[in-house]
Amino acid sequence: MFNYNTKAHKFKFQGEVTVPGDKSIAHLAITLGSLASGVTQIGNFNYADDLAVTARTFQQLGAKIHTEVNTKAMVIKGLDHQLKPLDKPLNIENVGTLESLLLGALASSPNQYEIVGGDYLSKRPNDRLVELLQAMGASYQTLGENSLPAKITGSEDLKGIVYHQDISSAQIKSSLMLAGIYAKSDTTIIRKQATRNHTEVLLNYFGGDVSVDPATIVVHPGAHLKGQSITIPGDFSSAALYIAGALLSKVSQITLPRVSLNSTRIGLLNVAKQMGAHIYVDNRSVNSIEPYGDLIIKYQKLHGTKITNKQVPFIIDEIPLIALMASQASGQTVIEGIHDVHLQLGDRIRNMRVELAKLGIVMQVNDDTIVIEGDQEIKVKDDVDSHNDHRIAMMLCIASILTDSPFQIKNIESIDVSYPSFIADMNKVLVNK
Ligand SMILES: O=C(O)C1=C[C@@H](OP(=O)(O)O)[C@@H](O)[C@H](O)C1
Ligand SMILES: C=C(OP(=O)(O)O)C(=O)O
Repeated sequence: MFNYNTKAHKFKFQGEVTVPGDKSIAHLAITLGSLASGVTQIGNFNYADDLAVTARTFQQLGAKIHTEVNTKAMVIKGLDHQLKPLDKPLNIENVGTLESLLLGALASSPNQYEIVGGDYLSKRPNDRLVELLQAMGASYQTLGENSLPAKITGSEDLKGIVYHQDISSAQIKSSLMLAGIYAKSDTTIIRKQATRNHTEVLLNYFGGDVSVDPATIVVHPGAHLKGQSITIPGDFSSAALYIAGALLSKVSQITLPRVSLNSTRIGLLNVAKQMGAHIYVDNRSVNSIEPYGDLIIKYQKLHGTKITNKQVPFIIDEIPLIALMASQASGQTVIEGIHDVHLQLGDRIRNMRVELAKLGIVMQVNDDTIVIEGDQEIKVKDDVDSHNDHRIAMMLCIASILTDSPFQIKNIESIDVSYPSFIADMNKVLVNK
């Protein structure tokens, strides 16, 4: 439970906050470091719950993983693709990205693995990914209904496929790319839309052979992955909380040092600019392989905007925050092309709509579009629930700053999935006006 009992709208965001390292890059760095030969060192690693599950999973598969005492970097002694046979199931809890990466990584191992998940992954459909991995030659036996638990037996003779993306999912793409490293022929992904590109970038950094152009991604097999050093930039999805908070709380000004500026992740910055925000970027640099910089955000009354389907993959985890921003802007905001987001986390769009309605914020949602009128006053009608979705939990924390009426957020602990110190960090930069 979480609630501010004070006059909430008396707060503004002020000062500087360093957000944890990027979760998406960290999942990949553990996966590639475990599959590679030699040692991988991951600096600015975010020891959040989801990443602990990914590290544990690859340890169970034989990777040697420890934390460097002084630097807190994660150090992995890789397996050179020799995954250990297991007689017990791998429990990946509710880590969606891990499910996709793991299925891809296991597709080329001749061992049989059983994978079990938590409530959400025992319902999340994975049939599309499974069909594609089966077409490459892996065999898959579902023990659930198009979802976990399942058994996968990979093949040392995987063949590459040509996948015309029907779902704009970075996870499906990444999974096929991991399988493709060890296939006997090229794996080609013909894009529906661009999605986050960390896998393309990191796979080449670890010695993979991936060619990328605007229309296609091709993984050429046969590469020998080698351990690397990487320093992970701040997670833009965590930074987005403060960006939204500062843009919505009068007289705020906040600095966010060393945040990822990967163009396939920072869609919320572009949306905020479309809505009238001025965002300043300082100290641009490149950390190992990913761009980063300091973001400076000042309060600005926003106006509504139209967000197109091409933008959606770049705001995929920020839609709840953008909905909150839109409800406080002047005029109408329309977000198009959200169909694929309904597949996430037991329907994140539905859950955010239901919970924001308890705060008096309404929106029209259909299969592919969200319409949100602006200048909606927050009127607390009931306590809210995160539905165990960390992004919804943290968006509701930001909403609580914008009203005088206290409310409780049930299942607030879900924030530990990506940002365990969020409430402590936020309290440091929330000051009286
Ligand atoms: O590749 C990744 O690390 C992720 C891809 C996205 O999922 P989808 O591929 O399902 O859109 C995103 O929502 C998730 O938080 C992380
Ligand atoms: C959807 C998310 O991740 P995952 O798919 O790994 O649960 C997220 O972090 O918002």
